[in-house]
Order: sequence, then C-alpha cells, then structure tokens
Amino acid sequence: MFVLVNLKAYPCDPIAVAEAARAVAEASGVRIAIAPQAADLAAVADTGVETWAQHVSPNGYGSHTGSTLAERAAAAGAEGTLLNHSENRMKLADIDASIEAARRADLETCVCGNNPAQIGAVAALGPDSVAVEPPELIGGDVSVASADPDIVRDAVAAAEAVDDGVDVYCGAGISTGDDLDAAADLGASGVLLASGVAKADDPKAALEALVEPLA
Ligand SMILES: O=C(CO)COP(=O)(O)O
Repeated sequence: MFVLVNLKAYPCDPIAVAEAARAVAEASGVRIAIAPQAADLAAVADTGVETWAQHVSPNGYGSHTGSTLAERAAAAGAEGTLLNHSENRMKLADIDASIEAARRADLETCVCGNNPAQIGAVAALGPDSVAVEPPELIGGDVSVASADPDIVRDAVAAAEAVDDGVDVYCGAGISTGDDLDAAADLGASGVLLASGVAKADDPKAALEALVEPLA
C-alpha cells in the first residue's frame, strides 16, 4: 500500500512531518510520500522523503503568472503530483493538460475524483493513479472505507473498466491501521490522508500506528 500524506495548507511543520515520514518509511518498508505546499517542495525533498506536489498547472514555460510549473516542481525534487483534488478542482481539459505537463517533467500523477463516475472519467485520461475522496468525509473522523465501502469498490471497478493499469487509491477520514487494512480489502492499492497526520500532536506516532499492520 502507498501512503500519500497531503499537508494541504495546514499549519504544521512540513520538515518535521517529512523527517518523521522518511524514518517511518525506512523502518517499515512502506512507501510513504509527503505532498507539502509548493513553496516547501525543495526543503521537504531535501529530507529524503518521497515528495509530491499538491497540484501542477496545465501550462508549460511561458507567460503564466501564478502557475505551478511541473518542470519546476520536478526540479525542486517532486516525484509526483496530485491533480484535481476536491479542494482544487480543475476543468477536464486542464486535467488532461496537467497530466501531459507532469509526464513531460517525469512526475507520477494521481488524479482525484469525488465518486466512481468521476474516477472512470479521469482514468480515461491515462494518469498513473486515481484517488476517490468523497468531499463530505474529508477532514472527518470516519474513514471512507467504513463509512462508504461501496464508493471504494465501485471506484476500483470504474477505473478497471476503463484502464486496468491505473492504480486506485482512496481517501477521507483515514487515520488508523485498520482504515488502511479496510481500504486494501476493498481493492485500493494506496491511501491519501491529511488531518490524521498533519493535525496530529505526534505525526511520527500517527504514521507508525497507520502502517503498523503492513510493517
Ligand atoms: O483530502 C484528503 C487527502 O487528500 C483527506 O483528508 P483527511 O485525511 O483530512 O480526511
């Protein structure tokens, strides 16, 4: 299972979380990546943890003020990028162009969707992975895998029907090892989570507890 920790714009210390994630990944053998704010990509990558951007823009080099260029995210040390997070939704054509931009920059892509229908649609664009995250469960205490297991099962089926080479992750409310186990049982090969680590008093302990069933 892949564990992707999205730090959003939470007021945590991205370097401390990154160092904790690197240590837990090394000790457990579980693949863990951190997606910090764009401004923190280089500092987070310098810790040695696998680093992802939260978003890259659909454009390439040029007159695009305020954009997050895939090439510069990669140069800062990012290895992958989220796209179309429900807190940063994109037009279909822009998702397509951002996947292309990420591919030019050698960034792995994970495109989010709110439900199985959206997952099928974005899987058709050929990303490396997709992630189903029901917005109403994001930031809550109940994991998507227990609150709405069918949405995960159906998202896995929707992606597989379009392209069985696309990995399917799930997210929202995931914070424990049991949540990770339940997600895997439903066919997900990874999880996205945020508040369970970024808002934890002890992010390292939170990550250790999360990956414990896999270690
Ligand atoms: O949006 C998410 C990850 O991208 C999930 O957030 P929570 O883990 O806080 O529910």
